[in-house]
Amino acid sequence: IKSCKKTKLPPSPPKLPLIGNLHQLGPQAHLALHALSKKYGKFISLQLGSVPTLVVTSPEIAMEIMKTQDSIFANRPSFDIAKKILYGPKDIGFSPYGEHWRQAKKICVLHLLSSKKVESLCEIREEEVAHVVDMITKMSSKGPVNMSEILITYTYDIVCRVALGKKYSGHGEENKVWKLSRESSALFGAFNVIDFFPELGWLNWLTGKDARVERHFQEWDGFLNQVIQEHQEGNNDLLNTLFTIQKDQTNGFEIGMDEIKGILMDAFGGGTETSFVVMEWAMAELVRSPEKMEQAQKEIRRIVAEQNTVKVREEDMNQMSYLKAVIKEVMRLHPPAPLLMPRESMEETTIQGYTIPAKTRVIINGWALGRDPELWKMADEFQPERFLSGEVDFKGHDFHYIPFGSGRRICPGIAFAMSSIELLLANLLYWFDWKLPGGKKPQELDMAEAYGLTVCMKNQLFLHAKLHQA
Ligand code: HEM
Repeated sequence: IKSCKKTKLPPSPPKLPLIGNLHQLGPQAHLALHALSKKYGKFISLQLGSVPTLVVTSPEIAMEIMKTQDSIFANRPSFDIAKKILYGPKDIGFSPYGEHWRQAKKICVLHLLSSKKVESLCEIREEEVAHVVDMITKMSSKGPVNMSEILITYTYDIVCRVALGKKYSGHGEENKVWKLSRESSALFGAFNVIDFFPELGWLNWLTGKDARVERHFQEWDGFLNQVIQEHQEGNNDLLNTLFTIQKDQTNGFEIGMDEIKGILMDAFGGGTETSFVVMEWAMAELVRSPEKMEQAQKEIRRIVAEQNTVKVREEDMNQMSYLKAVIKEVMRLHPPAPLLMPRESMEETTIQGYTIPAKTRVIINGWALGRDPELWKMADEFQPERFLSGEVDFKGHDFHYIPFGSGRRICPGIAFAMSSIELLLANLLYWFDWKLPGGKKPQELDMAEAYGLTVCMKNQLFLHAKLHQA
């Protein structure tokens, strides 16, 4: 008797010979994939060069991949650039599922990202927030303030202090770590022929891409070597913890220099642009909706006044439910990583009757989930109120809202990110009143998205800040 198991893949748009569906992606892949899903369904299969790929825009299938069959889809695809820049890769995010990934993630969670550790970093956050408030106060008398530059510098300063024990910043463009990270993002975001056509890898040599990647790797490595050399032993930072673990032979995890550098790179790659993006879009959305801005400000100013202080304290954050709803709504409309990070199946499996071969890449379109009118009322509108009830959270259990992913590969940095985002936004809204420069009306703000793995605003955000008189 013939088996009636379907062996075909989910529906697919028409393909071209050799390149398959690659030409249908474009520079803003989340938008292109959303358009394809609208036409062909919420679970589709694409052929990207030689790579079989699934695209998921349905909460049920996302749950199947990140929960029910999480152990099968816990791998990451191998990317040429990750191999070259991330020491193998020896980081966490791009590492294949296995012992190195497990141990490295455990170390990071325990020594950098646990709630207790994050709480203990409160002083660093407060100092950096005070520095930002001070800077804006000074700059605002001279004209509109470049908020994008201030916010990105803030995230890098915090991560550098926590990871390396000191800031490596000049402001904006002069910020060394930011400069390096920007080139990394550009290289990670660019189309790399070898990932889709392994037999055409020589093209990277011919076009000079290999040389550009090698140069960039040498720059990062040189910087990390310098940082490691300058590092003061005994500091309470991630680098010190990693050295201590390296010396301690008892935990069974051999951690060499490559592992240490890989983990540091993840702190920069995972912990900076993502948080920056949330704060940038939050300020933009609030300036566009003055009544919502006012509501957030009223809540913060009331809570601070009740405490009889003139300081937004971290311990008061839990009462700021409207601000928390604003941040959640911002991540629904502008998930910093719109396509999360890709997964890969480790063995053949079945989903909804379709057979999914081993080594199939899976892209979950978090951006499209957040904008789906079947899942959200007034899906394209900024309505923080929808999150006020607290029913929907981003911890990876509500599969229509997964800005941090879910399952074994979920982002370990949620508490770290939230604490620095909340404290800074609360202070910006407490200390200043905001509007667009040049008499522009709120609705005139250009909300276009830049291209990239993390999606910030296309144009930097300039705002007028006026110190609030209580
Ligand atoms: C708003 C801020 C952030 C967002 C939206 C975000 C988002 C994400 C997403 C979508 C993933 C992939 C999850 C999956 O595959 O299911 C991820 C993974 C990761 N993130 Fe974050 N992230 C943020 C902040 C941070 C911070 C602050 C750190 C560390 C300092 C961090 C470190 C990582 C690491 C190491 C991974 C890889 C986890 C793994 O592969 O097991 N992230 N993040």
